[in-house]
Amino acid sequence: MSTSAPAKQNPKKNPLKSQLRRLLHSIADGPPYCQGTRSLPDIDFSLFYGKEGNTGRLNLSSATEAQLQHLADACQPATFGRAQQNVHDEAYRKAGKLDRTDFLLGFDAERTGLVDIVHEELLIPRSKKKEAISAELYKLNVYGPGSFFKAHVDTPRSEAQFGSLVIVFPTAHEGGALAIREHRDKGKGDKDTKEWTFDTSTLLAECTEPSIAYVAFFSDVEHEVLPVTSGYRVTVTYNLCWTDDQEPLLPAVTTLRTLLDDPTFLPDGAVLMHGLHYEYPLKAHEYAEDGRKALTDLTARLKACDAVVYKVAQELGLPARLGVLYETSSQWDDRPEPVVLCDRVIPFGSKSGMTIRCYGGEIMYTSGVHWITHAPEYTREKESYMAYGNEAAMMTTYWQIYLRLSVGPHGDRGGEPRLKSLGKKKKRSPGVVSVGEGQAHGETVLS
Ligand SMILES: O=C(O)CCC(=O)C(=O)O
Ligand SMILES: [Fe+2]
Repeated sequence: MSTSAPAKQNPKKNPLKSQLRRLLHSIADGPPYCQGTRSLPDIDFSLFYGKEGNTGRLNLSSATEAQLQHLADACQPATFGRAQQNVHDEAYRKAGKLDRTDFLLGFDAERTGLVDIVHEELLIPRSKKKEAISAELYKLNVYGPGSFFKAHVDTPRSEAQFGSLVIVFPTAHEGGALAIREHRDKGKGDKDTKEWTFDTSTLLAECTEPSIAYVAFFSDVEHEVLPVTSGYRVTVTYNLCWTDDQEPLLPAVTTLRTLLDDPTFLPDGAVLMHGLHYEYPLKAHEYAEDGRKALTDLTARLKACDAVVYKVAQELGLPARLGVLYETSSQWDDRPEPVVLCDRVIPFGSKSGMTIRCYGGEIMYTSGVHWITHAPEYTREKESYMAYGNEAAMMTTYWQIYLRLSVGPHGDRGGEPRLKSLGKKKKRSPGVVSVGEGQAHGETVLS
């Protein structure tokens, strides 16, 4: 065994970078799911099902193949949501379902303590409050041989819904693993895909006591049920919801609050930039005010961690604005700025500082800012857009949108940052500290 100590990092070397990394991790924390198995008393496996005239009863820990076949026959084909409609398409989803009104089950997610477990494993440290979530029984599904559900995200059935909980019963089956995938933007147009597999047939086969397997995940995370190769995979799904209007206490609030209280963290204040993690389609606007409104309206539609950063800023009283990052085609002004943040969406082709100003665009400089997420990637005029000729300006497309947070000096964090060092070092533009999965482009020019 090696006895050599690991090389010591000098924490003083770049404390700002590690502070910002802490902030980034508190924004997008942990895997988007939790899973496990749990042994249960016999009564929890009792299932009564069916419609009048065709009912059945079985124990899901000891059901025979004939009983499971009867249950499968009592089901209706499972549908899924496509363009605001429930559709049945066996190329996409092949499974049977029973609505809540057509079955009674001994198992109850709240009573068994599973909701508390999900709360601990999936949400903490995202939320501190217990009793903050509830699990609402949604459906029973039977995946017989050859059944599957292709990659999808779950349609939220209310604003309060944030996740799904799937319980898999110990009926004999092979295949039917659940794959969960997260696609993260690495910056520069690259995506990084992480995949986790929840193989229930193997997990349940390893249990010595009658047990269920559970998995809970955020509704907007892509997931897929791989084909069942033999037997019957029986599940119940629950919608996981916030139970009250109280906002969950976000770890990013705590982390950023702690940093803001620390006099060594950006003592003169600074501008922090968060590249939005998700994509949002926006039209290019011919009229300046429309282009600006498109961005202010977007603040209400931000998703997941993007909404978290915006809410954190609001909660801590830090001015926060969305902007589109543009590459400037020529040098203009007295400042060499390769990219600028503009407070509105303007037509393609209008990317020099002059034309941005003609559209009434307010330009926010990017020298000396700190990038919380990946370093800048700017909205380019892509050749493919030109194919639309003079329609291009009307096109709806995805833009590189950034959230700009203004942090005042220590003691006045809601105020204006002191940008005194900017002038001195402006030639080193763009000065950035990048802690995302992207790359550091240089040094900070602030603090
Ligand atoms: O059965 C599973 O593991 C997942 C089911 C699912 O994704 C759904 O019902 O939306
Ligand atoms: Fe799903």
